[in-house]
Amino acid sequence: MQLHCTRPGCARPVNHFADLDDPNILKSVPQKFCMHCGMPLILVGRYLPTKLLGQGGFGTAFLARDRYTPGMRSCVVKQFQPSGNLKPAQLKVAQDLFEREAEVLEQLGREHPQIPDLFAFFEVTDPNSPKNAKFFYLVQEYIEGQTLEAELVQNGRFSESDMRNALEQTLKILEFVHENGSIHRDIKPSNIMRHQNGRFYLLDFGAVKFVTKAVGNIQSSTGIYSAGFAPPEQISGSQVFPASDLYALAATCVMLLTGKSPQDLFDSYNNQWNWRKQAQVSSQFADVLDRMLRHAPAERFQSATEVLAALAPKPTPPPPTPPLPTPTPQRSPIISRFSTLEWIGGSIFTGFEAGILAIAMVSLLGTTLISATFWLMLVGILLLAQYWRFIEKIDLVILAGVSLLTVGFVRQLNEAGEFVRAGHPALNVLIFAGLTALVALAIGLVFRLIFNLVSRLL
Ligand SMILES: Nc1ncnc2c1ncn2[C@@H]1O[C@H](COP(=O)(O)OP(=O)(O)OP(=O)(O)O)[C@@H](O)[C@H]1O
Repeated sequence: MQLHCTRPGCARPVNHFADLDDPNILKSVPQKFCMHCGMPLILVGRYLPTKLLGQGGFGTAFLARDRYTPGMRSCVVKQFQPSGNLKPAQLKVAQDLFEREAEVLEQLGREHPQIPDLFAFFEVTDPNSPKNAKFFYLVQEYIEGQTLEAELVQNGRFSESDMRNALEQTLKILEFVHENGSIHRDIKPSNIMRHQNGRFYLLDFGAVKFVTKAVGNIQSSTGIYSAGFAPPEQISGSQVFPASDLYALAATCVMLLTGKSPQDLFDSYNNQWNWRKQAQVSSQFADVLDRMLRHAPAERFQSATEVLAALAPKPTPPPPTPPLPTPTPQRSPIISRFSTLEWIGGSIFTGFEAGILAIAMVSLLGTTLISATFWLMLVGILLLAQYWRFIEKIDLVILAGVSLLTVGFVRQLNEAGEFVRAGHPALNVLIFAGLTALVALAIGLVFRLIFNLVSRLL
């Protein structure tokens, strides 16, 4: 089995121990030492660093195995070394800070599924160092995946939709971090990881690095940042805010969208970011990122929640409401189709015509069944013609006049009308037709009255 020495600067840190391939020896061996520098390799007797994961400005990350777990769980051991030769009082401050920050990390990791769990934190004194140098270690959950920086190298620039997904997930993590009173301080592509299951994780809270740098000047955040990503207030050593993390997150996004480093995208002469032309993104998305990148923290979004709201698709205006359907008439179509005046006119016309036709039919065919049938048919046709409005208004007057003249002055058609006043057949026809018109009017009005009553009751 291979074990990696954690002493900074060890010239030959990789050690091989064949006996550790036996699980029984692996579990029971008290300690192993670096064959080159003599540094104890099994940290606090439990964690076995097997491989170097990366070396940052503040310390080193190792892939390790936890020999106290049944499956020899994989974990990440991060080592921080306080800078310089510390006086005992400074070392005490560093120890206290480290402990406090580790507690915060433990709580964040326990409560949020996308922050690696903190398994342990401890210090190791270098036995071979004349000044008894101290190293601080954090042991945390190993996330199987790739950092966004590694993805950029491997797959090239991010698409807008992929970037949005990563950004939104990271903002949700930051929302939680900020609500818990913490600030990450070191957001950048190498500190966001995409797990194989697609979830994004936020790594490497800068607060712990702060311990390594801040001894003797614990009020300042000077130096605890990554160039290009950190906002101006952090670079100048002023107070940091949730908006400081938002700035670094937006700088991360523009790097991933353009494939260029922040230094290449920031115009320091004009103090502005020039990235939009180098990425293919919607103006809404670009506007959000630009606001996160404003110089003054007060001009940025003030919280991750605000950014998430700005990213959310704007609700599309509701389609114009269609005009209300005209209510289906509750009453008889005949009543709604014809006004009272039309009813009266129609009744008079129908009665009048029925009288004229009766005279004509009786004159031509006598009082026979055939004449009655013809009469009924003709009256029916007249009624339908009015109902369908083939004849209406002035047509009624014209038709009545034409039929009166025809029947009144054609002898064969008005013989039956001679029974009232001999010698004036046209007048007889008019009187008879007028009477039938009155009867029809009376019937029509009664009919309409009944209809009105029934429709109101229904
Ligand atoms: N919890 C983790 N799970 C899996 N891999 C991790 C984890 N933490 C760190 N790594 C890997 O280790 C690498 C080194 O991490 P580390 O935090 O030491 O350095 P960095 O973030 O690249 O640099 P700096 O320390 O300057 O911020 C990361 O890039 C990542 O690939």
